[in-house]
Order: sequence, then C-alpha cells, then structure tokens
Amino acid sequence: MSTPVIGVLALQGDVREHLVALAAADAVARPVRRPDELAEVDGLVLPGGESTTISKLAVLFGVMEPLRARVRDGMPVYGTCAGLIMLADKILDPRSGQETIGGIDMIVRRNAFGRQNESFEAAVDVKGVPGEPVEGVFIRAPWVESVGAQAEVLAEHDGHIVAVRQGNALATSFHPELTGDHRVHSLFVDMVRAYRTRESL
Ligand SMILES: NC(=O)CC[C@H](N)C(=O)O
Repeated sequence: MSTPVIGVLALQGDVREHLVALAAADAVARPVRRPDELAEVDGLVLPGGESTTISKLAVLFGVMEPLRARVRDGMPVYGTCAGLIMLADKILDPRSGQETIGGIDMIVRRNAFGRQNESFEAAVDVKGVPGEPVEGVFIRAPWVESVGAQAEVLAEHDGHIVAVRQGNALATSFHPELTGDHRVHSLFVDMVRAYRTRESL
C-alpha cells in the first residue's frame, strides 16, 4: 500500500519538527493551511505553539469548520500541547475569542503545570508505545482535568492526565517531536494506515 500522507497544520507553532518526525516515521508529511490542502491528507497533526493564536488564525484562514468536519468524519488527528487544547471539547480557562476544533470529550486546563515549572522533562509511560517510557518535554503545558466515557487515558504525570485517545483522535500535553524519539509519531502513523485500510474496503 502507498505511504500515508499526513499534514501538519501550519498556522503557528513547531510545524517543522513535526514534519521531520512524521517523515522519520515513514509518512509523507506536508504543511496544511487551506481547506483544499486539508482535503488532500489522510491524517493531520496539530502542533505545539499558542492555542489562542492557532484558533484565531484557523478561523481567519477559513479552515476551522473544514477541520471540525474532517475530525467529525473520523480523520485521524494528533495534537501536541497547544494541539491537545485544540482537540478538547472544553477549555476550563479559555482566552477571549479562543475556540477549539474539539473531538475529544475532555476538559483541559491551559498552562496547568505552572509558572515556576514552565518547562521540564519527565519520563512518561504511554499506553500503546512499547518499550521504555517516552521522554516527555513539557513547555507551558496543559493537563487534562477530566475525560468523558469515550476517551481513554494513555498517560499520567504527577497524578495529572497528559495523554488521551478517543477514536482516531490522539493528544499529548508534551512534545515527542522535540526528542528524536519517533515512537508516538509511529503510533499515529499506524492509526492513519488503519483508517486508510478501512476507508478503501
Ligand atoms: N508548548 C505549547 O504548545 C504551549 C501551549 C500554550 N500554553 C497554549 O496555551 O496554547
């Protein structure tokens, strides 16, 4: 079967790092900004960055509704940090004008890991990622306050939920794209492959 084509929403944030990680995980990776570009990918990554900025730019570029429609349709999507916030059905402390794509029945708290600890690294055991724990890079990271019945918690740190999956939507508070360890991206590429196989049956 041909290689899956995975987009990275390229409005703001660490787009290039995700493109590199996806290519290393055997996907064809390309930036996505416009609805016509979104229509051409089999799956999408929502990068880390600043979730209010990404939200406002998505509305401005006319891509917010098409994003919601594709996520509703079941397109695999993976959000890191700000991307996790974009996938939350509800933000506890949204900034004014901040919207989300939604897709995961969870409530998130932005910048939850606190000021004095704005950035840190910690070993995180992620369900579905075989072998050693993943090196979790947390940068002004959100945590997930609670999840609904459909969402599966994949990892916790310090008693807080930091990785979640619901159907074809995957989200982590931390940034595997910054570590050179591509196992989480490989998990996502596998989700995209499985989705394509189902779609073509
Ligand atoms: N590293 C990140 O993506 C930070 C997310 C940022 N704190 C936000 O609220 O969007």
